[in-house]
Amino acid sequence: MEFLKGHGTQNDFVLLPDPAARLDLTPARVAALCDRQRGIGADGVLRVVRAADFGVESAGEWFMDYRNADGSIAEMCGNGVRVFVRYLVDAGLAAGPEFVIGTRAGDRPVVVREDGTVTVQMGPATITGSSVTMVGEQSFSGVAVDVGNPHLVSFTEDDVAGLDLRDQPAFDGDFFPEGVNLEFVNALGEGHLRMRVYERGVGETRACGTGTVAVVAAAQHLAGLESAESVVDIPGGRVVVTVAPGESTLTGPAEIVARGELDEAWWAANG
Ligand SMILES: N[C@H](CCC[C@H](N)C(=O)O)C(=O)O
Repeated sequence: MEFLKGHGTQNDFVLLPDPAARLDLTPARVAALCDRQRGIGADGVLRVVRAADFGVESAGEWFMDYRNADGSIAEMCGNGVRVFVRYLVDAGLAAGPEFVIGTRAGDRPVVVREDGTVTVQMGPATITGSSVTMVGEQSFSGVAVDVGNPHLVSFTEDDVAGLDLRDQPAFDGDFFPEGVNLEFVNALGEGHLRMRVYERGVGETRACGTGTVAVVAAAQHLAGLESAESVVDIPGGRVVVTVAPGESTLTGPAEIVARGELDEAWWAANG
């Protein structure tokens, strides 16, 4: 069974082509695939299914069935969509530089740019309130943002590089009953942010596409601006985000690293 490995600003994924949606992709298999010792190793899995075969409505032919490394399902993955698009274009499965990808958060129009980067229409980034999080003994007051998936964005004057994100920061489970992605941000100047993230269902990752949209939306909200464009530096690289009322975009790189064959016995034993 074919698999590919790819990443978007070092947020890495196992990609499983499954056009007829026949794979029995259990949470246990996802967790095993993402395990960096007993599996391939990744932050998540991108299963490539035809929307029609997956029983979902989409203006696009292809649906991204995204799973977090712990096996949980999330509504959307911004870095994952770019890698998904790179695969479709390289495999000759997508016509032209502009098309639509189906996701659990809805359809996402994409554009493959001349320089190889991918721009994703990320939909609305909606401020849903404020809440708190704790990293060790340090507490932060954050801005809650819905980008199709939940985020809590905390700005700090201290260099985010100094935060110890080895453990899950505490958060308000009543405010975020489905869990939350936690971003910690330095404002570096007009239209320039630096971010680290502890992702729901994964842990700290080197990048989070929906998270970069959330942090720009939070910065715009706090500045009382109608719209914003920002470069966001994450440990895995740099993306460009725009946020306006009811819409947002994410632009960044996407790389396919490897192609291979999953061992059938391994697949059967890890279900
Ligand atoms: N962990 C996230 C999904 C992946 C988001 C991230 N990898 C991205 O690029 O947007 C969640 O549970 O909502």
